[in-house]
Amino acid sequence: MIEFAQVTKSFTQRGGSGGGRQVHALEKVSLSIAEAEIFGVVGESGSGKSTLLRLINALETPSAGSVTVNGINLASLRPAERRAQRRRIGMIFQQFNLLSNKTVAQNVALPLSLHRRRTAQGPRPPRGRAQERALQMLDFVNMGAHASKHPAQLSGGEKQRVAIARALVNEPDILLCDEPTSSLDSQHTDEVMATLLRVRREMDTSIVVVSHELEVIRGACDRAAILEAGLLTGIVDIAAPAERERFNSYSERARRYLEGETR
Ligand SMILES: Nc1ncnc2c1ncn2[C@@H]1O[C@H](COP(=O)(O)OP(=O)(O)OP(=O)(O)O)[C@@H](O)[C@H]1O
Repeated sequence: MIEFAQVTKSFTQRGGSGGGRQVHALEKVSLSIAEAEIFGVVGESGSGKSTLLRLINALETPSAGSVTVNGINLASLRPAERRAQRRRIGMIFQQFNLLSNKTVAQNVALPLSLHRRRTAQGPRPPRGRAQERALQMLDFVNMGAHASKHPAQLSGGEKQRVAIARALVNEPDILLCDEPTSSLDSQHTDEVMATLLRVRREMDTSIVVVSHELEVIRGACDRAAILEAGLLTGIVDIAAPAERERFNSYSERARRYLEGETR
């Protein structure tokens, strides 16, 4: 489904003296993520997690190596094909990114109406169908009763479930989640993660979850990649007891780091 082969992504960072410094956000990363897998990505700040997500939805291109999604090397796509490919991928964020002046149902329908405007030919979903589809997705995330509210009237967990409905409205094969529960309390975190588990179970969506919350990764993911300073230092099979031990030992190091960082 998603294949990284020896992927390096470098950026040139401008120094004060005018000279550019090369930073390897990712270095020779190889991994593959299966259909209907929930795959975690953990690592300290600056370890390359966001870069990895941005490579999957073709917002970045590799400096070396290749990223393949459904057998297609993303570097081979022309701009229009790249946009079409991006529609096959949904994304949710820590801050939900809902439009405050639109209702919940309008937020969820938005990707469909954007699609209608951008598509020159081919099937265009009629406006009524878009509304119907948005309501179906809201029912799926148990938010059907809130369709005509505005985002400000919802709790954080409810906003994230609306964001999930919006990310799924185009029926993507892949859902990318960037710190999906980092601004939620534990009850809302559980609700959001239960929703993601349902998405995988009922839609066979591959889900990639970047999170610094190790409990979230441990609780929901099948496997998790550990990134340290751009290097993939391990892929842990969370379900296997021996491997779990490895994740726990990483967790200890990471927890110490995160606690040190936030104090
Ligand atoms: N557009 C860019 N230009 C220059 N450097 C960049 C760019 N994007 C990322 N980097 C650098 O690449 C490295 C990895 O960044 P990335 O955002 O992928 O890390 P991260 O693990 O997601 O961090 P965080 O948890 O803080 O979001 C960092 O050193 C960052 O400064």
